[in-house]
Amino acid sequence: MTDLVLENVHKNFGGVVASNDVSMRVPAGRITGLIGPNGAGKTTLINLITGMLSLSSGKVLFGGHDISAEPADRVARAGMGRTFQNIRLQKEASVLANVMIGFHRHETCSLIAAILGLPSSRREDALLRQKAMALLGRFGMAGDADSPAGSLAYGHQRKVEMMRALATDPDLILLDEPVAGMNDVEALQLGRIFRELADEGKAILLIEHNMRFVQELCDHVYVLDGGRLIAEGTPRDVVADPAVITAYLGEE
Ligand SMILES: Nc1ncnc2c1ncn2[C@@H]1O[C@H](COP(=O)(O)OP(=O)(O)OP(=O)(O)O)[C@@H](O)[C@H]1O
Repeated sequence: MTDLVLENVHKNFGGVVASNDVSMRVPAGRITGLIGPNGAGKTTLINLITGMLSLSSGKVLFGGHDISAEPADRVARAGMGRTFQNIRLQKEASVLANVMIGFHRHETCSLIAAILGLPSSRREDALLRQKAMALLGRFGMAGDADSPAGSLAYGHQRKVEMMRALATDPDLILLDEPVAGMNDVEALQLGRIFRELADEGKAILLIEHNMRFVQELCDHVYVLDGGRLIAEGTPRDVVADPAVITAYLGEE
């Protein structure tokens, strides 16, 4: 089982402490929520976990291995997929092509074979295409395979990002506001997919402002404020926690 463990993770940007001694556990097979008011340090924490930012101090352990000093590409190859708060798609390329970009990590044929159009490359391409179509089916988007990604509604573009992150079959998936801009029906459909993924053994870390979604879906929730963890527990426990209520009231 590939659990993610943070031990006293600390990050400062000059005088700003964006992550203050944060320890948490994101177990395989579970959906873990990370919430907190604007500027609480949620995205910074994801960037520290995925190697996009370097830690000031502390440790990130993934599957028991210390990945604190690994660069982002190696962390991704170790089995982490992520989506971004701001969608990052190849807007002119088709939905299918965007999802296939995600398979890059598992490609075995050489670039030369691909350029020359050798049979090994063509076979691999057909297999990846098949796998990408299976993902599109899972997300109810098979009919959009050939549409340019940029032509889709915002909620659908978010789904394409998720499929691309899942294409590598990661053990851990980090989702930065996955249901932002989606209606309740779409959010419910995604929630079901996230639960299936957790049941398959993946660890899921979900950053989300939609509290109803967090309450319905998460097994365990951590709450950040000012870079510091102020609460953790079941969704029901954290929303009733006075420190959490005060932090969110301060935001209004
Ligand atoms: N590269 C950076 N340089 C300096 N300060 C930064 C940098 N990145 C983040 N910060 C600061 O760190 C703090 C945490 O920011 P972060 O974006 O992680 O919060 P967040 O919880 O993701 O917020 P939001 O919900 O608005 O996305 C903020 O005070 C922010 O201004």
